[in-house]
Amino acid sequence: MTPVNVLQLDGEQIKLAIQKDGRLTEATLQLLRTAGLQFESAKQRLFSVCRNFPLAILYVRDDDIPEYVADGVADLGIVGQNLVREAERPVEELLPLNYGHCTLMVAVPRESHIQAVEQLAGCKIATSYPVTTRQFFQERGINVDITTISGSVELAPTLGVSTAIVDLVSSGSSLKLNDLVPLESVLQSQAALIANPTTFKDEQKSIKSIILNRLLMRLNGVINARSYKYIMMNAPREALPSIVELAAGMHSPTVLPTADPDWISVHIAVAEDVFWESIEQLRSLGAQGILVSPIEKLFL
Ligand SMILES: Nc1ncnc2c1ncn2[C@@H]1O[C@H](COP(=O)(O)OP(=O)(O)OP(=O)(O)O)[C@@H](O)[C@H]1O
Ligand SMILES: O=P(O)(O)OC[C@H]1O[C@H](OP(=O)(O)OP(=O)(O)O)[C@H](O)[C@@H]1O
Ligand SMILES: [Mg+2]
Repeated sequence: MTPVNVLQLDGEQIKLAIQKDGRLTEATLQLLRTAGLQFESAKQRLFSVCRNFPLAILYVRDDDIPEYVADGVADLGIVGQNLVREAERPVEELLPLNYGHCTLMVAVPRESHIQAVEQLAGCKIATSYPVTTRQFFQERGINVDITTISGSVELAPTLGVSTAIVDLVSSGSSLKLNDLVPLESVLQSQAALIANPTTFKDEQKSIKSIILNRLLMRLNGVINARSYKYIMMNAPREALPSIVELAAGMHSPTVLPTADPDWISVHIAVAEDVFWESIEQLRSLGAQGILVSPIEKLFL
């Protein structure tokens, strides 16, 4: 394997564009740092060069990221899938990152009593996502008049600008504050790593591809770790086959003997989204002394 310092000597590095200051910034910096990358903070900077990895980080406005990646100004970007879809630029999504979750949603004033998007035919819709909104209504065969607004979209119905809005929703508190109710989801979104479609395809074994694969391995290690918990327990020996099923997706669990020959100590990794159900099942299988730990990195 080519050591990283040899790659640096070659002077080759990849450029990653991330949001300079916004909802994705902190989580993105944390992801990169947890993946072992060392770099100076974004404040007052246009870019940072990692000290221990051939990567430059460009701090830009998130709306510009799909464009920069498509044009090759940056090789990679981390941005919401909502913006990738809206930009309609040829970029490749490499990895969903499991943060920045939100939904692009059609919403109407509570008192409007509109209950289905079909009732919006002929109406004005305010949004910062005109492309995605147009596609949504076109696919549904509903003719609407789209008004593009860059912010505070939730105010549009109160100001008489539109009958409905299409905007991002996460907790739903902005809708509630503005007396709006959700009608239908247009798009589910989360932050994702995107790539220029040609940078890494020219030569499979190019230095940039090697760097990308190393970065992907690191990011996957962090993302996987966040979605699993490490569980250690003592259990009756006969419960082992059922416990193995709970560890689906991972290789065979570690099984250790205990002082009691009828009991074993078992170590498994369990997916976060079925964590509590798994604990309930383990307890019903007779497991005791169940000890749960976070995982720092996980390479599946
Ligand atoms: N309420 C939310 N909860 C979770 N994620 C969100 C929310 N709003 C937006 N996002 C995600 O975070 C990304 C960045 O949002 P942010 O508000 O920082 O950017 P922006 O609205 O484009 O910036 P600006 O407010 O400067 O125009 C969005 O593109 C979306 O993917
Ligand atoms: O469902 P919620 O948790 O309330 O989040 C939704 C709000 O978050 C986003 O705006 P943001 O706060 O980013 O402000 P912005 O319009 O300046 O981007 C979005 O445009 C909504 O207004
Ligand atoms: Mg915003």
